[in-house]
Amino acid sequence: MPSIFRKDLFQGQVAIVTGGGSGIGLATATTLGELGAKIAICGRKKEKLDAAAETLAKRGIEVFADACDIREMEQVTAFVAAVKEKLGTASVLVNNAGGQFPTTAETVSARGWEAVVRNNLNGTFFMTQSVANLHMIPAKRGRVVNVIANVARGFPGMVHTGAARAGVENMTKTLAIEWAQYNVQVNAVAPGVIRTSGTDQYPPELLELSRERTPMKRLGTAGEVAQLIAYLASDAAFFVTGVTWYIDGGAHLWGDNWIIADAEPPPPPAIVAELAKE
Ligand SMILES: CCCCCCCCCCC/C=C/C(=O)SCCNC(=O)CCNC(=O)[C@H](O)C(C)(C)COP(=O)(O)OP(=O)(O)OC[C@H]1O[C@@H](n2cnc3c(N)ncnc32)[C@H](O)[C@@H]1OP(=O)(O)O
Ligand SMILES: NC(=O)C1=CN([C@@H]2O[C@H](COP(=O)(O)OP(=O)(O)OC[C@H]3O[C@@H](n4cnc5c(N)ncnc54)[C@H](OP(=O)(O)O)[C@@H]3O)[C@@H](O)[C@H]2O)C=CC1
Repeated sequence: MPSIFRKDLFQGQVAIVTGGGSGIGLATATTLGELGAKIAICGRKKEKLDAAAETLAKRGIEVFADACDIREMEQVTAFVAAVKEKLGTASVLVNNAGGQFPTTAETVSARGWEAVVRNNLNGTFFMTQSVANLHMIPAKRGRVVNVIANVARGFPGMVHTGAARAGVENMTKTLAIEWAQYNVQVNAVAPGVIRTSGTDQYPPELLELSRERTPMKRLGTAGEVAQLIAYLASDAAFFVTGVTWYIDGGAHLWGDNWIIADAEPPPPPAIVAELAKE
């Protein structure tokens, strides 16, 4: 996707993009890198990262890629220190790594719940705290962009990620306040349904249902999300902090992915029936 931004917008800066080996993360790494930033990417799978690093390097981007499971604090600390050693002090962190699976609330196992909350909430906090302490707070400069999801009206069908992402949204506000004194701005983007290697793992009929329930009647692209992230990471957004930006073709306002079957309403409790008589 051609960029609307000045070519040297991030010249001399270092940007960390978690989950930068694929999808929205790779599109963001490409966008920031083509705008001049040195890029650090991480993910769980080394082969995926190596392929992404090669793609970025072919575009002339200086890149450091290493395996790191964001759920494991020790791995996070080691990765964040390695970024400083290889590329220098990071001024941009994009917390993009994450994932979940469709499930009903009554059937999700304890391990399934934990896996998703650790991935999306704990991992995001571990990475943010570590980057802030080693890179941004000492330098008194930082932009954090958290990738969450469209959780504005709950997330039926994915209760675990809805809860975790709402946690990140609240964390975004808290850190925006606590770290304003260090010149660290913290914002979030909430994508609707975006066509990526991630959503390719979802049943196509669910994606089609989401498309139909999106006012703009299409799925988004990773490049579109990357442009919004680039704006929030840039100086143009210097006075913006603690805010969640939806990029979803209007889906947080209208249309439900969860079909509630037509059924007789349950009988009201006696007190409600009594009050209705008055
Ligand atoms: C029904 C209506 C739903 C509405 C749908 C709306 C339309 C789609 C909207 C999509 C919006 C968002 C899209 C994206 O975010 S795509 C990009 C991200 N990519 C992914 O989500 C795919 C990657 N997923 C994962 O990596 C995993 O989900 C996970 C985070 C859980 C990985 O963790 P881990 O590797 O630790 O997992 P384990 O294999 O160790 O399992 C731990 C427990 O979790 C259970 N589990 C894991 N995956 C699934 C699954 N696909 N289905 C059911 N259960 C799963 C697993 O069984 C373990 O629990 P148990 O030991 O109890 O079995
Ligand atoms: N596509 C969409 O419609 C939407 C996506 N999102 C969110 O956007 C983000 C990017 O998703 P998308 O690009 O679509 O999908 P991808 O599956 O392509 O991207 C997810 C990335 O996160 C990495 N990742 C996952 N778990 C971990 C972990 N524990 N530690 C380190 N890296 C991890 C994955 O790499 P690896 O497997 O190597 O670990 C992968 O590169 C995710 O947080 C996703 O949930 C939110 C709303 C909608």
